[in-house]
Amino acid sequence: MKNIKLQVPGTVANLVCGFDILGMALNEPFDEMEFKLLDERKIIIHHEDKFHLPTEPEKNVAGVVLLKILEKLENQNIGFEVTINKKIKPGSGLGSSAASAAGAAFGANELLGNIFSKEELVYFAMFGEELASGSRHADNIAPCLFGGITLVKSSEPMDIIPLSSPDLYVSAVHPQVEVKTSDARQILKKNIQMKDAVKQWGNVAGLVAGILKNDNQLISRSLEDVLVEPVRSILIPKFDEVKKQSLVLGALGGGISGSGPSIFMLSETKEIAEKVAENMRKIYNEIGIENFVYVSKINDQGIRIV
Ligand SMILES: Nc1ncnc2c1ncn2[C@@H]1O[C@H](COP(=O)(O)OP(=O)(O)O)[C@@H](O)[C@H]1O
Ligand SMILES: N[C@@H](CCOP(=O)(O)O)C(=O)O
Repeated sequence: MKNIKLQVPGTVANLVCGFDILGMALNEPFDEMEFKLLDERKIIIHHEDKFHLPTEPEKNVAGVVLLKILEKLENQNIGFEVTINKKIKPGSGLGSSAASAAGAAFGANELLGNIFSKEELVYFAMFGEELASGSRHADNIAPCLFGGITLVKSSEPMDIIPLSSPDLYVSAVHPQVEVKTSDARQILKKNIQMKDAVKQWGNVAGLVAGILKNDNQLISRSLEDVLVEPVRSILIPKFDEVKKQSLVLGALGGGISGSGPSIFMLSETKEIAEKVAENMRKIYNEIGIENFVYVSKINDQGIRIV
């Protein structure tokens, strides 16, 4: 019986201005997943973590992805047994659901002898995101599978552009307040003004150019979101303070990670990133909100077989 073990990274979706299209893989936090190939059409899911996630395949993000893969492989007597040790807290805004979705697609593909392309894996994994949030967005899944920073130019048809993996440090704080991705999508404005759209696509283009040219000052100037952040940041206590103080400490910029409540900042050096993270921790400790902070380099590889 074949088996495989994976380390599946957390991800920062949106990268401030690129709602639903930009994302970045992290070295920390990550989930662990172990897969066994079965010789009957069955999906078995175990959780070794403390999050009490459903293990019925149709209610678990990893399960729905594996069901989709089985549907594609009609008439084959195979199945998958998956053990998930989740370290990326669900609802954190650090791509917890995407890690299970992308990890499931990747793990199954490895056991099947790599019969699917990475784009096909993104397609399968999007069904997991749909279960978690009601929307088939791929901005967490793509960097999880490709590594580095990715652009989802389109998901229908699938057009994913891996950009690069800048030599930058990420500080992230996860304050323990719950923001469900599905709720954080419900509150977004349905219509936007042309002047805001112009500002936003200027920022997205500037950010992509800055990443490709390794121009950190351009990255810094482009990390601005006039559409989503003003609405969602209200759900995150101390958001403005964390951002302002991080910039004073020397960070290039940052904002809400995914749909929140986590906040991330990019910095050029480990020293600055650590100071920023320490300050994030201090801000939440002062108001008695439990929090977790991470300092990580951008993960250039994505999912790793261990
Ligand atoms: N394997 C899984 N991993 C993470 N979340 C899962 C999983 N299976 C089901 N879920 C559900 O998905 C939701 C978490 O998704 P989401 O709010 O998008 O979190 P995140 O922002 O961390 O990705 C929760 O309601 C959780 O119960
Ligand atoms: N583009 C999505 C990303 C959600 O990321 P998550 O890590 O919060 O699941 C959105 O902003 O809704």
